[in-house]
Formats: sequence, structure tokens, C-alpha cells
Amino acid sequence: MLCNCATRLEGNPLCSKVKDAYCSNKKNTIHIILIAVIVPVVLVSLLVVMCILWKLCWKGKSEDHEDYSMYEEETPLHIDIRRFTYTELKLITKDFQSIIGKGGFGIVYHGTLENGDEVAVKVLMETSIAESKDFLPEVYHKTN
Ligand SMILES: Nc1ncnc2c1ncn2[C@@H]1O[C@H](COP(=O)(O)OP(=O)(O)OP(=O)(O)O)[C@@H](O)[C@H]1O
Repeated sequence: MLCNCATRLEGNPLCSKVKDAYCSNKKNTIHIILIAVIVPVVLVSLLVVMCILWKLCWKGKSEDHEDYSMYEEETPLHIDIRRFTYTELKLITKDFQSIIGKGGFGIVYHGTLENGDEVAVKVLMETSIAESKDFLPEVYHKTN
């Protein structure tokens, strides 16, 4: 019925109010529909992006652990591996001052950790990098 009136409403102040109300109702409905569509679409997209980012991060971390998991399986005890930066190793060995030996993979230096524990720090030689597959099992073997 409102649709039929719409053509006859032009110039009629009383009717134009009805038309305005009709139009604003129509606009509100469009807004509600838009919000009802856009909000879930945005939320779902965000969720998908977050899932992808989370998966990428998780994959990166699990690949890091994969390097060592094969060696952990070989050892009876669980070993907490601590990674040192080159700067930390420089500090621990007092700038690689004291050589205590030399092996096939590289030179071994004496070092002292912050808790006073004495350690041997082996610096992998560039030429032995190709053999570094065997280097980690050796590290595990020596920590046992
Ligand atoms: N934990 C340690 N304490 C004292 N000295 C060590 C220690 N680890 C290594 N060294 C010294 O360093 C030398 C070389 O050690 P390394 O473990 O590299 O020997 P390797 O097993 O014969 O060599 P590679 O495994 O590289 O072929 C040893 O002979 C020893 O003198």
C-alpha cells in the first residue's frame, strides 16, 4: 500500500512525512542488513587470518624443535638445551682465550658460565660444516 501511495505523495506535506518515514525505515533496514553481513564477514576473515598466522608461527617453532627431537629419542635422559649467542660465548670463554684441545670438528676452548660451571666450548670449523650432521649427536653424547 505504501508503494502505491509513493507516486501520489509528491507535493503533499502530510504524505511526504509518511514517505520520509518509509524511506528512513527502508534505509535502517539496509543498514541493519549491511551490518548483519559485514560484521560477521569481517570477524570470520580476522579469524581466518589469525589461524593462518598462528599456524605459520607454530610450524616455525615445531621445525626448530625437529632438529633436536631425533637426537632426544636416542638419549635416555631428557636434556634441556640452552642456546648461546656468539656474544655470550665470547663472554663465557673470555674472548676465546684458553684453548684446551682440538678435535676433528674444531678447536675447544675453556669457558665459565655465570653460575661458575666450567664448560668446554667447541667452535665448529668452516670446513667441517658439511659434516655438521654428526656434530649434534656428538654434543648430546658428551652431555650425557
Ligand atoms: N669437556 C672437556 N673437558 C676438557 N677438555 C675437553 C673437553 N672436551 C674436549 N676437550 C679437549 O679438546 C680436545 C678435542 O675434543 P673433541 O671433543 O673435539 O675431540 P674429538 O672427539 O676427538 O674431536 P671430534 O669429535 O671433533 O672429531 C680433547 O682431546 C680434549 O683435550
